[in-house]
Amino acid sequence: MTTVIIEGLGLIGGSLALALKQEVADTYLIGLDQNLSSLRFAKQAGIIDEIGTGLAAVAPQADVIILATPVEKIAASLRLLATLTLKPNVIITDTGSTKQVVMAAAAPLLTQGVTVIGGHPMAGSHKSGVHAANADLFRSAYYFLVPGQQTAPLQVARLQRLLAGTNAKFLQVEPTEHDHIVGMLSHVPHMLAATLVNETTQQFKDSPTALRLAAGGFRDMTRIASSDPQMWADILLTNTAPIQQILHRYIGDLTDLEQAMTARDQTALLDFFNQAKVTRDAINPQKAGAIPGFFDVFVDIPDRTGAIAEVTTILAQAEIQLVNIQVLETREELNGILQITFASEAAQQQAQQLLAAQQINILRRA
Ligand SMILES: NC(=O)C1=CN([C@@H]2O[C@H](COP(=O)(O)OP(=O)(O)OC[C@H]3O[C@@H](n4cnc5c(N)ncnc54)[C@H](O)[C@@H]3O)[C@@H](O)[C@H]2O)C=CC1
Ligand SMILES: O=C(O)C(=O)Cc1ccc(O)cc1
Repeated sequence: MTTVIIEGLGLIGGSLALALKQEVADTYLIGLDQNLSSLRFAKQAGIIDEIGTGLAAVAPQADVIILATPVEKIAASLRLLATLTLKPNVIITDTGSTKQVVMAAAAPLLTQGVTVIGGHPMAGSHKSGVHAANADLFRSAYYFLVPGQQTAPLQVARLQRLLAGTNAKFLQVEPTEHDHIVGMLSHVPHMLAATLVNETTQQFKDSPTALRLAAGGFRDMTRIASSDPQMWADILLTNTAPIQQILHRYIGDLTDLEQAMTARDQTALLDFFNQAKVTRDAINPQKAGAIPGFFDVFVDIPDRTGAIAEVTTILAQAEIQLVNIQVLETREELNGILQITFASEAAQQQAQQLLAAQQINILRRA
């Protein structure tokens, strides 16, 4: 029997719990969370076996401790764990989006010889809470592991075996490198998305037309602004220096762009957008990105009853599983676009062939 404690039964903690149970049959899972209704739901749904009374009370019986709360709380729990008597072979890991602060808080435990391996699954969503948990959330996603300096490779391998049910791709990095990479690819983009939304709030109030138009590309660019505010406040407060560095470069780039425009400098403007286009076009959308490679098919949907059902029925009859389905309201008065996401390239291609054979119009999109 492996006793696993998960503190923070939200989207990530809940999804890990489900993935762990799937892989290791004799896992006994104890859940901790400040939100009692999440704990009750998790217990009722069989995501956890027991509701814990508190970290200090249950930690001594754990073989594995997973901290999946916002980052500041992860750091506080690591400091608390250093004051307790734990099982000699315990593995402590976390899921926090920043790693320097987490590993600094782990230092007293590491000094005691306790195994602490920082973790960060690069998959998730703008949704939060245990209700959004999904055993398959981490499939094919990169999963950063950040061992302590003295941590034996054997222990890292042990953690990877425990987490095998995530079907993630593990990648070892140093805390500083980690925080710079995610600052660039996740944290600053998130700040920009939230700023875009805040900047347009008043416009939406004043103009219903603006709000209607926002249903298209703007909505896609700003999806992540719906994420949990506490989680993002903690991320910025624990990755401040790397984010500041990156942000200053952005501000410089935008200032240059504005100056080129004001100076009517066609060449500079063309250079700027050309450079962006060449780089963006070279990214394979199904391989790159923080989020696992999703395989989309875009279908033209005529504006008549039953049009979407026709498409989904064809896929259901062929038993092709969908990861997600949504209507993109990008073109008012015209046909809608149905975006169907599959978990694999094989499913995507099979769906494409089946739909094309039924005269359904498949759109090409980069
Ligand atoms: N949402 C995402 O896409 C990803 C998030 N992460 C990281 O994983 C961690 C968890 O994120 P999510 O699951 O998305 O958040 P969430 O908001 O879905 O879940 C967090 C859970 O922690 C609990 N919690 C918060 N403060 C607490 C406290 N002081 N004591 C006890 N429980 C507390 C909340 O009640 C909630 O159930 C965060 O550190 C986040 O940075 C990592 C990868 C992806
Ligand atoms: O939903 C998205 O696009 C995300 O970017 C999710 C996400 C949020 C925070 C992380 O540390 C890692 C992934």
